[in-house]
Amino acid sequence: MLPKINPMTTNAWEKLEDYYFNFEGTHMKEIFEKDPERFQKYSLEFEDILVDFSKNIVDDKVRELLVELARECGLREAIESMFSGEKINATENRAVLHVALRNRSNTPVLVDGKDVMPEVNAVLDQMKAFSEKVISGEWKGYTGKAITDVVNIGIGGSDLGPLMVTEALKPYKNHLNLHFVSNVDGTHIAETLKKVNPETTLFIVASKTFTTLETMTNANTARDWFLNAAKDESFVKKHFVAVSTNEKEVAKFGIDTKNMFRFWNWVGGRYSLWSAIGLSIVLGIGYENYISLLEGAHAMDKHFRNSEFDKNIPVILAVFGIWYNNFFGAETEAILPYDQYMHRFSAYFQQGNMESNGKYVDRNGEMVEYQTGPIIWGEPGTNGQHAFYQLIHQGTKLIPCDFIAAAINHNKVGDHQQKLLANFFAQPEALMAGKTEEQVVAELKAAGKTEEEIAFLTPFKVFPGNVPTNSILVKKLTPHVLGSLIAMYEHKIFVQGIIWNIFSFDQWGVELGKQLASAILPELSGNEPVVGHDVSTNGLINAYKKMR
Ligand SMILES: O=P(O)(O)OC[C@H]1O[C@@H](O)[C@H](O)[C@@H](O)[C@@H]1O
Repeated sequence: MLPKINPMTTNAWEKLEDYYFNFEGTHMKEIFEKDPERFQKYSLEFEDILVDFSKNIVDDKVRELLVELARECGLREAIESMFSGEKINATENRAVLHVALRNRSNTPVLVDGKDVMPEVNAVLDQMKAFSEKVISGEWKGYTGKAITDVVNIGIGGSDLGPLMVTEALKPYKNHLNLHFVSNVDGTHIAETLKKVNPETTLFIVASKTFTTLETMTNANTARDWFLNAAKDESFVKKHFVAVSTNEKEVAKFGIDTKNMFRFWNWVGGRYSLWSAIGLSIVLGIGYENYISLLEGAHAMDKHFRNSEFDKNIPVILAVFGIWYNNFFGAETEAILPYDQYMHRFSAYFQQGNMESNGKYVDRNGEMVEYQTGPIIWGEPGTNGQHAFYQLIHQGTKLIPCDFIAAAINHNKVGDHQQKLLANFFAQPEALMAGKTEEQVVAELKAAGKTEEEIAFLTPFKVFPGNVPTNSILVKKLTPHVLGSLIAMYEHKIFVQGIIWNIFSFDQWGVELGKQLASAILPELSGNEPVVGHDVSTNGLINAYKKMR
């Protein structure tokens, strides 16, 4: 079981608090000036990934204390509890074993005394066989034509992972066109159905529970649209497959359970792209590439499980994050991939991080007295630079940022890559060093400005700097590297959840809205005024009834 330690009661926390007061006001520039070895000391290499932590407002003492905090909070034991299949998702009484899904060493992993690896491997075999048939054209639609388009219908963890990965790995794509429908807004399915042909489209209904309102509504609409053309219910099985843990509901929908790809309650939605939820990935990039993705994640799992904490990339990312979140009062973190293919990466980890660690109750059931999960956001560079970086450079909030880029671009177009990377290197440098008043004055003088103009303009052009960043440089965005990067962030989230003494693998916070929506739904039919809610909600519903 997981420890239940209030991090604020640890020795390390107390020391960090004291140290923070001494350390406050230290500028990273000074730290760099004092230590020419800083890059060597504060960067870690893992296969084709280099993580430079050096541009953080930390020194050796801070790092040591943060690692000590992780130890005192029982991180080592917690890692073993997760990897060995203990039911660490206590509020749902479930193990947390996305690591078993990518356990390419195939060592036994026991849940309730039973090794889960044979089942994991069997589903992988099923995904392989099915995807090969669809990709090769052997799998035929109801008029005998091969499949050209795959529509994944799912939401949250049953959508964001496959969508993010298939976008990130587009260079590995085959001829199948992939589409993702998630929103219950009819526009999403309507616009998708305009692009596809019922004779050549395969729908994957991806839902762990197979009861999610959005997914089931979209799946039913897709089936009606399909039957409108195919006319015969027996054809549904040629065009609809399911990914789920709920066999009963899948059969009820009319899907042949032979074409159901199973996973298990120990796979959390936001950690499920490694399970059969990855079927659309396998169809899009082929089984071998999907296995490389799993292998990359598995390699990171081993690094995470076995490395000393001060050499452990997810641990260092996590504890430095805690330093800003809990001692500097930073409320958000930005993830900024300098890679157009990774344009959904931040959105993916918005769910990964915020649904996992957006909790105010600790593992003792008490309200926490410290901050937990940060707000995660981001857009690909360089687009973000021309939109929101102003606030990161000169706003009033401290926003630690992760910069991610690949050295080798999949698209060799003129000098684009050098221009992209020049920005990837420049931004963390600028955020670290800033620009002093003296520098600004010298620049304005050199530009021929008058004394009066210089006096007026100078304050606006000063950059305080001292904004912490991690720079993550990978050789090339391959399936293997992407797998490692995703696993790296997953484990960072895990470490932080352990230290904050919260349960990272449930998501009770999404339930209330669902409950109220299902209560409101029947009230939206008919024209009689609604009176049973607060006056604002009544007013809005009644205004809607008049407008429609
Ligand atoms: O896969 P399902 O059961 O349809 O669930 C989809 C999503 O549903 C949401 O309610 C949950 O917050 C997510 O974690 C989950 O991924």
